[in-house]
Amino acid sequence: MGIKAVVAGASGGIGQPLSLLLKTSSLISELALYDVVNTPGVAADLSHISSPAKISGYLPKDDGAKTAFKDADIIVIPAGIPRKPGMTRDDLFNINAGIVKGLIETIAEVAPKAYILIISNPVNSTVPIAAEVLKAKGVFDPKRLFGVTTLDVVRAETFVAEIVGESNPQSLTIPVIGGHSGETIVPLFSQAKPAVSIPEDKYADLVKRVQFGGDEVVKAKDGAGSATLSMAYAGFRFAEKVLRGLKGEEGIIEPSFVYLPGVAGGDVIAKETGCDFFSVPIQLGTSGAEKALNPLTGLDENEKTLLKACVEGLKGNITKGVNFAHNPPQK
Ligand SMILES: NC(=O)C1=CN([C@@H]2O[C@H](COP(=O)(O)OP(=O)(O)OC[C@H]3O[C@@H](n4cnc5c(N)ncnc54)[C@H](O)[C@@H]3O)[C@@H](O)[C@H]2O)C=CC1
Ligand SMILES: O=C([O-])CC(=O)C(=O)O
Repeated sequence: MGIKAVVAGASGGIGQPLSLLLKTSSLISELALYDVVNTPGVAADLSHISSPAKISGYLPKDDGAKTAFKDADIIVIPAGIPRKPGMTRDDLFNINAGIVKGLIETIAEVAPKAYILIISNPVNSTVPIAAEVLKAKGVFDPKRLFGVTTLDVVRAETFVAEIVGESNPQSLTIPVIGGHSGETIVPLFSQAKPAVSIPEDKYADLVKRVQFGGDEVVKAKDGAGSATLSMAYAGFRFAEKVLRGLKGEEGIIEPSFVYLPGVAGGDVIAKETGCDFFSVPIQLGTSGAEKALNPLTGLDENEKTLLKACVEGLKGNITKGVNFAHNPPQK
């Protein structure tokens, strides 16, 4: 079976390197690039790469979004504005909420079976918006909708490796749960595999660095945007895992921000946290998010405190997204 992948927001800081990585993947046979600007050029450039994926670029004119998305198997969405110093992810809501809503409406119409991976911030709200739009159109399958939180996992691997002296950060598996902004990000070092020992005097700073790693990049870029290259890596890593699961590979697990009541095993986590949307380790398989693995048993005292702060912030972000989907501001 050939796989058609789409990047929406393909000309941007994340979109371009993400499209490059997807173009090189042997799992993809067709790659469609959609953006409101520059996709013909990005597509022409990538088309010279001698990998199998057939590439095409679309702009809004001539129903470009519909043609790009039509019958896609997987759609990755990094469309929307990024932060500047001094902004929170929630400050992006007013613009990005409408962008994501519009894209999902088109997807619901022309690619209702697509696996949708949302990168656009604030993820804590844009994923609930997407779910509500898909529900309203009668095509919501919670196993196919993912908020991409992989960058938090990638950061946790990197920063923990620095502290424990592990030369290959990728050999570490560290669950990061909750949401994708500040205190809603909860790294679970106690569940690292192989086990790691974080010196007590380094724990608080390490947690903060994972939670606010995005700010570190925003500050360093000094007005020129937020993480793009590390996000492209993280988005590609997650997309490949979804595709490998679809192809029948077993044992693939990666945290993602999903609608818990719709994923096997998710109900109990939703009850315990009071949040219907939450990032937890997800077992990926031939139908997408096959199982939510419960990370809440065995949290240590520090992690219980982090979880409390996470849930307080996350609930409001989710409600804001749901409300927007039902009552978008009139233009
Ligand atoms: N989930 C995560 O871990 C992360 C999320 N992000 C988020 O990803 C988003 C994109 O970031 P960047 O690529 O740095 O921004 P960017 O501004 O470089 O690129 C965004 C692209 O989206 C396009 N776009 C705008 N409206 C569109 C529409 N209606 N349809 C299609 N394309 C549209 C723009 O033309 C632009 O090319 C931001 O919201 C950012 O906050 C960034 C890093 C990590
Ligand atoms: O910080 C930002 O705005 C972009 C982002 O989500 C991240 O780097 O984690």
